[in-house]
Amino acid sequence: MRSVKVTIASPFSLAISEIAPDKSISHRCAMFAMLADGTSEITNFLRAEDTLNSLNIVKNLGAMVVDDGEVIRISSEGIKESSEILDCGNSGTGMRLFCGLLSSAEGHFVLTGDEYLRRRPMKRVTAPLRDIGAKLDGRNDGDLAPLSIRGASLKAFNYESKIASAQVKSAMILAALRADGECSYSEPELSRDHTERMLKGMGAQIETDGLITIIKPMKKLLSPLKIRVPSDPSSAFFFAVAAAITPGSDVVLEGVTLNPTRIEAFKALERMGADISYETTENKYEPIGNIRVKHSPLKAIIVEDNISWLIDELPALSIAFACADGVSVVKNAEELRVKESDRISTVVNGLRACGIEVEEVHDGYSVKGGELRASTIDSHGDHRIAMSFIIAGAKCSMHVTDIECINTSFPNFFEIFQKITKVEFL
Ligand SMILES: O=C(O)C1=C[C@@H](OP(=O)(O)O)[C@@H](O)[C@H](O)C1
Ligand SMILES: C=C(OP(=O)(O)O)C(=O)O
Repeated sequence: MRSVKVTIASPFSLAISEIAPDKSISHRCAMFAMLADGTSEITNFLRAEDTLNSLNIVKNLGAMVVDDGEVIRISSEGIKESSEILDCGNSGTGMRLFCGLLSSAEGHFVLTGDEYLRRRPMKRVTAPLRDIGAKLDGRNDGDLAPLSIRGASLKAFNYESKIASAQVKSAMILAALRADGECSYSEPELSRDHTERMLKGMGAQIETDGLITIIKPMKKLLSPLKIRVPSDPSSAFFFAVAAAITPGSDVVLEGVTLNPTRIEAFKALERMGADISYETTENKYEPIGNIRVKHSPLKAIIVEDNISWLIDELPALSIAFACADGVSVVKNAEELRVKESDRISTVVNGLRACGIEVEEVHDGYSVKGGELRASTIDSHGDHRIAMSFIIAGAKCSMHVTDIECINTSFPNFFEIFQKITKVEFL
């Protein structure tokens, strides 16, 4: 297991153009290309473990994938049964969206993942899919992978989801495209909407009315995607926090998606007092542009609304809480408990180990800003936990163990982080 020691950062000023491409959009590019009539062309696809696993699954399902190192071209003549077990690795997005895509495909499919993914709940997709006729199974009555899927005819549905989850919504939208009539899906708060935007861009008949999405089944194949994947705001956010907590620092994060369902963590950091500005440079499928973050003294905030818009960034935001004046509170965030690790415990235990006063409740935690002290933190195999505590190292020199997981979402993280401070691999 590799680990890393990080040294306290001096003030830095830089523009970063090489933030990892967006993970959510890259998964969708690979999968949605299978619904198109013609060749999809994807540039800046995220070449990280999670999304390369999805691309590999798409190949196993019969798609032609030609990668010239710059553009990935995907063409498909429909989903074909595979003799391979389809391995989603560490990715909840991969597994849940493939459940939706495969539940109407002809044949039998087996989805699995690594030890962490095999512990994460899948009933949130298998149950509503079963209700409309899908044949899915797994341990604990379809809750735990490996999952087996036998494609079936799907009935039209009106589904009211109790959780704001883009993975559940996307799985159901993919199923709806092959159902026997118009479907509707509603959620308690709007979750990220890349699936709706991208499929609509490809010609699917999808309408959004507030929290309700109406989907008409596909009458014909969709138009191929022509897309350059923007940078991932949840990866960019680590450097936003590094700048916000390091006096005198200034960072420009280039080419990031500015989709409002994805930049709520930047808005939270702004509420804390960081000096943040946004510049939109293009708009295809979604607004894309640059985010500039300058250090300013930080104060505590409460985070309780639109939690799904910043769920992936909460571990990194918690490092900013630890450096702020006052007690910050996170509520309504029990979804954190079913990510790659139980992120409420991993954040709380990690901050405590750094000498910060923290209180844990079932759906969140509070953090009293203070003096972070040098510590050794185990990532528990969770990429967001590893990168968050490495960023904390900019403030107090930190030793983080089990760092291989960073390759699931941000393989060039250290190349960039080394521009900010000294990093020593052990
Ligand atoms: O749809 C997606 O691409 C994602 C949705 C979110 O999960 P939930 O749908 O479980 O909220 C997020 O945490 C994950 O990193 C990516
Ligand atoms: C939760 C995450 O991803 P997934 O659910 O796809 O594993 C994440 O990247 O923080």
